[in-house]
Amino acid sequence: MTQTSLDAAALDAADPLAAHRDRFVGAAGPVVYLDGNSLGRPLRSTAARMTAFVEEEWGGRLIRGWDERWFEQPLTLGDRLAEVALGAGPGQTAVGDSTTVLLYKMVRAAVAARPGRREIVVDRDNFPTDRYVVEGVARECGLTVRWLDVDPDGGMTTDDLAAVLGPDTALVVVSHVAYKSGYLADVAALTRLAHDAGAWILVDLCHSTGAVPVALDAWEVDVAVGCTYKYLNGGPGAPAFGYVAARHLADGTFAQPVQGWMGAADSFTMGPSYAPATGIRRLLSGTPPIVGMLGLADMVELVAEAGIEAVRAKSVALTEYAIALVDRDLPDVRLASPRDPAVRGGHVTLAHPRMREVTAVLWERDVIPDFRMPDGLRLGLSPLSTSFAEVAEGVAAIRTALDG
Ligand SMILES: Cc1ncc(COP(=O)(O)O)c(C=O)c1O
Ligand SMILES: Nc1c(O)cccc1C(=O)C[C@H](N)C(=O)O
Repeated sequence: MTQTSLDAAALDAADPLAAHRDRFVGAAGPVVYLDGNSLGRPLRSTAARMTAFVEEEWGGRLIRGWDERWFEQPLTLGDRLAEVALGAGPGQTAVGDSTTVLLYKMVRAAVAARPGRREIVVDRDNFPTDRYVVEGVARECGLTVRWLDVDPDGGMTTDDLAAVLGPDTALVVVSHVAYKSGYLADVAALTRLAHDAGAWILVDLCHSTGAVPVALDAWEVDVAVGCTYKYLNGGPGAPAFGYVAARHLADGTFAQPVQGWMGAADSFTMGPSYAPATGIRRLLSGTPPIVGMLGLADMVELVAEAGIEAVRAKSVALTEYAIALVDRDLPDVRLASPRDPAVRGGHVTLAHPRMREVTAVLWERDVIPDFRMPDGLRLGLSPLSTSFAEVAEGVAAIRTALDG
């Protein structure tokens, strides 16, 4: 980057998405928020939508709401999310549960679909919940976890995966964007490798959905999950989403273990035993969290309006800017994320032995990054709500804290 391109005000003035920032609560300051990949800011429209929901839809329609809209809402919102941000056709995505619970359902379903195969591949740097679920299912089903060591400042490459795949592999579990390093995995290539070995792939999209374009259908991914409280701004505890490829729904291979009435063939027949619904409804278990879908629905429409490619362009510009400032002002800090934007998602991690204490100091000063073990300060740059000025203030605050 040239010197002039390090001018935050000029970059904000030239940002075609800058006007969207006004739509978020608090984006005008004073908090410098650099943790949108743990919890996105709320949209202003969400407050009005929540009030209207309580007064009109819930308060007015009462139980009729289920017949009128809520029963289908996990699937209609899933379809819209799929269209806007997942590169997936209709009928394959449902909203509900937490990411962790959906991971459990997906891992169980995937290993059941590959009978006789004994191994689940997952990398040691994947998010804890992914690793813990895999460990739990392996124990429950008498399988083995094949742990993959990957570059901690990167993530799972095709070479890493090719080295461990074999006739015993049932499933590969990978994050599209690694939660610590921000490494952006080549999911299309990893999927081809897994399929060549006869395995399924499960992709965790928590850190990419809403910031990085995803093409689940084109990549031929088998199953995927993701959360909606990061770049989809659904709010704390907003429900996750799950995707199951149409081919696995059509041939009935997909069977998840939490058999509940909302995923049954006819919920209101209330019959003596469970028969799964056809299609993606079979991913559901109990009553879906309709209230939790309100904020997310607003943000999906904003991503549609902005366009996911434009969102990605801003995301790349923000992370490039952060790295350029780090190179100039923080020579004592190690970039623990890929330098190449083609293999980097929406966040950047900076390593230094004092980052835990630096993060605590920054939080006291209303500058909010995240700390991730062992020594990483993570800048999560939410493309529609983060300004270049915030990035500049954040990096300057790190310098001050390190010097203090
Ligand atoms: C990659 C990844 N998977 C899963 C989760 C979380 O799962 P849950 O939404 O169930 O807390 C996170 C972050 O919280 C994450 O970064
Ligand atoms: N999901 C979170 C939560 O419920 C509380 C605090 C933080 C989080 C996070 O999102 C952590 C995040 N997935 C991460 O990558 O670190």
